[in-house]
Amino acid sequence: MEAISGLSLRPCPWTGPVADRRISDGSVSFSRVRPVGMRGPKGSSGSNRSRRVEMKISCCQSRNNGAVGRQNPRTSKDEALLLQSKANEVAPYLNDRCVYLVGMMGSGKTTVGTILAGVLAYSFLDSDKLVEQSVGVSSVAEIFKEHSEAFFRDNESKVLENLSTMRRLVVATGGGAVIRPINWRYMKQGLTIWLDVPLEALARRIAAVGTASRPLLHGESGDPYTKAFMRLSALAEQRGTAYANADAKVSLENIAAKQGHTDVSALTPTTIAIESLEQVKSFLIENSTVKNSTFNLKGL
Ligand SMILES: Nc1ncnc2c1ncn2[C@@H]1O[C@H](COP(=O)(O)OP(=O)(O)OP(=O)(O)O)[C@@H](O)[C@H]1O
Ligand SMILES: O=C(O)C1=C[C@@H](O)[C@@H](O)[C@H](O)C1
Repeated sequence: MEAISGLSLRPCPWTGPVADRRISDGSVSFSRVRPVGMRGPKGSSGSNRSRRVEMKISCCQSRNNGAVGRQNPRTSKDEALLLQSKANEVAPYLNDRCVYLVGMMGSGKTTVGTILAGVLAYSFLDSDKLVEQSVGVSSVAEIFKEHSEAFFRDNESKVLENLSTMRRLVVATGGGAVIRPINWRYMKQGLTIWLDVPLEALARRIAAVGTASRPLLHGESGDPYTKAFMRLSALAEQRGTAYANADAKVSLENIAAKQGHTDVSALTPTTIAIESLEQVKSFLIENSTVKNSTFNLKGL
């Protein structure tokens, strides 16, 4: 797994924003003091030495409170406890950095991301939804139709740039966010996890819910499974190894093999969340050995 830039495991003082105010409409207001030299909003003079910047985004504050088991009836109490204990192990070393989930459409970024946010006591955000909000259009499909894919991608990059200064967020990114190198620069301010799901499983999941909300898969004739499978295969080919830039790779095929399953559909989202934390832990250990040999790893 190639790591574009390493993360320091040394506890680092955070200067970014905190989700500091819940607002009644379900959104959260973030604020931070922008240090000198950071680019301000368009039209601002930038002359103050520091200035309070506010960004209001909708999010789902995920506190666990036993919600893991309730979210998924297939989650056993033992699995839920293991998940929480893995999160407790990893949390101090994440040091409030954001977690970005990358992967193809339907790979489970939202499902797994919500669980991770719950056990890490982070807030969950979906970058597609943030793009919709910032453009003022109700769906990604509409943005593609009314504007263009390039317009969507530009706004996606702006959203990721804004998120890159924040903390304590789990972000489900858009499936195509990985294709722009600049987005990696933003996401690498946090920890990135690739959910690697076989195309057949993705096509099955997507066929079950339809392709209407996924403009890059919509519009071809044929049965929903074949249509989704063909388009996903073409996108995967185009994207090549872009997803492999993530710090941690979570391969559903590997988890299934380890657990003696022949089909990844036997894996619960909680199992996948546990493996995600395991892979994050491995990344943090490996990275700290290479980059920071003096760091105390006893807690991991
Ligand atoms: N482990 C799993 N097993 C079976 N179905 C799953 C699993 N994880 C997610 N799903 C289902 O797959 C579909 C896609 O999941 P989800 O929305 O979490 O993916 P996503 O990566 O966020 O997708 P997109 O990028 O298109 O928004 C949903 O219907 C979800 O219920
Ligand atoms: O894989 C992709 O390119 C996309 C995935 C979705 O999450 C949306 O971001 C959009 O439909 C494009």
